[in-house]
Amino acid sequence: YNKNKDATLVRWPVVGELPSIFKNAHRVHDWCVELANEVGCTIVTKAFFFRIIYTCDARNVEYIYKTNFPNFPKGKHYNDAFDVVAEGIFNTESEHWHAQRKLANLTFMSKEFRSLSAKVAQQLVQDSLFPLLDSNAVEEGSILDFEDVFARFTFDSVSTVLFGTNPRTLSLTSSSNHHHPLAKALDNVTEVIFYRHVMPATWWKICRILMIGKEKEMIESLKVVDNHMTNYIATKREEILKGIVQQHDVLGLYMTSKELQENELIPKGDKFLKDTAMSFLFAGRDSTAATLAWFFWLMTKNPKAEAKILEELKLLYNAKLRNNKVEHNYVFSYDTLKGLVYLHAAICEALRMYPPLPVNHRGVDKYDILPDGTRVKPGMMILISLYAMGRIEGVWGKDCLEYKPERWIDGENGKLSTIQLSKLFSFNIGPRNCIGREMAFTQLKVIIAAVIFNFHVEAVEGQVVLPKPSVALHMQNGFKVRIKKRLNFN
Ligand code: HEM
Repeated sequence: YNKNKDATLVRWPVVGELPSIFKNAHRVHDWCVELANEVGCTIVTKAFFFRIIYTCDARNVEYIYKTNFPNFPKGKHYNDAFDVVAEGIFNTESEHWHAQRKLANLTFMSKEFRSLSAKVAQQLVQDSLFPLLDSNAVEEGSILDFEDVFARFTFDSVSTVLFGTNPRTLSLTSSSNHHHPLAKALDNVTEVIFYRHVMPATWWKICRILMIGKEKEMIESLKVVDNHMTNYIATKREEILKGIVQQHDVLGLYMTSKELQENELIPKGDKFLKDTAMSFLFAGRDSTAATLAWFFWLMTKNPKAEAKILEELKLLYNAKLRNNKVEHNYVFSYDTLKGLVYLHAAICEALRMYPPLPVNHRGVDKYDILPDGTRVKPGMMILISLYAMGRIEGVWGKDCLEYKPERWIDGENGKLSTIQLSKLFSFNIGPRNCIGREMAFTQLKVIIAAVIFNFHVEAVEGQVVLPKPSVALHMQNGFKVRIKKRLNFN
């Protein structure tokens, strides 16, 4: 046992590492980095009879996600905590997951869906984000919480892409829209899911039976979510019957899918559609919003990187688009942004330092040995810190805590470095990687380019911006900014 009580990790008889875990719970992600740099990349923790493996060793992670993927399902702990989307893609395994993944791939990779996701981002920037930023830029002393702005933006964009309906929570006119009942209910559900991860399973399950505490909130929030999903599905069904579906949103594509009708492994009925829609809302909203908030925070800390992005955008604007004629509030289309190297590198660098889903879970099916020699057995829980993986000195170098988009660019040919790109784990790797990656990059590039080209974002001085312990990497106190309009590219 480590007798030094100030050590990064202290092992006690019987309770094992539990006291250290409680002591560091409020700063769990940075503690994972310290563990990796000071104790080791893989730690087997032992409390009572329960064992958890914590790892951020890339060799282990590759083995778990790719090489021996079938042996590492999500696991019972995860399946229980996410029982609210029991039939959705997040919570299925083996051949049932395969069938759903195929259906999701057909949808997300379709040309229609990709063009919809780009169109929706561009439209929302023009109709909702620009008016909000403009009004803040002219109002002296006005302060915006950028984290909240992006949470609202991505709720609107993901809802439009999923259901074909824009809830307009980013609208300037109605402040009550900021607290859309579905957005609020989803926030509550995510919070309870996080709570389920940190409380002993027997405790929260008893609370669920007794309908008390956080579990009571969960039941109430789920009713709100269910009502919204029922309405979205009913409306879509009517549109399909009347033949008036105008765009290729996910719900419409699923409800008219031949694959869904013919594949026996995919559940039929509204419960599946609801769980699927809720999983996609969870997956798409918070992750993209968190990336944007951290990205702009990094921009305020790294003006040189911001200047380089602006330079790249100016070149694009002048060379291909407008020949020096500056247009008011210009939105770049995704097609024109696709090839920009520095913009892509800047986003990868933000995702490395602030992966929006910082921790991942896996269970163990059969006895196995991980590449670093760690033995695992059935029923164990493996926790993978994607946050620590992006900050290990041995992998990223001594400057690993610095924001440097240049590290993603090959110094010889000026292109994105494939070696570096293979080290980005923020979307996971292997067969169960993020299906919304392309959609996320599309939205990120359109929004970032539009904001940087037309506005300058300043962080309100004196605020402390830190990650919050939660399922998605939110900020503890939001991110307060002042907006300035750029005039003539200055
Ligand atoms: C910056 C944005 C995003 C990041 C960093 C991200 C990251 C991830 C990660 C780490 C996983 C693996 C989770 C696990 O295995 O436990 C995942 C899975 C998934 N993501 Fe994303 N995601 C992002 C955006 C999106 C968007 C916009 C969508 C679509 C609306 C989406 C849909 C999904 C789905 C459906 C899965 C489950 C895939 C499966 O289990 O086969 N994601 N994402």
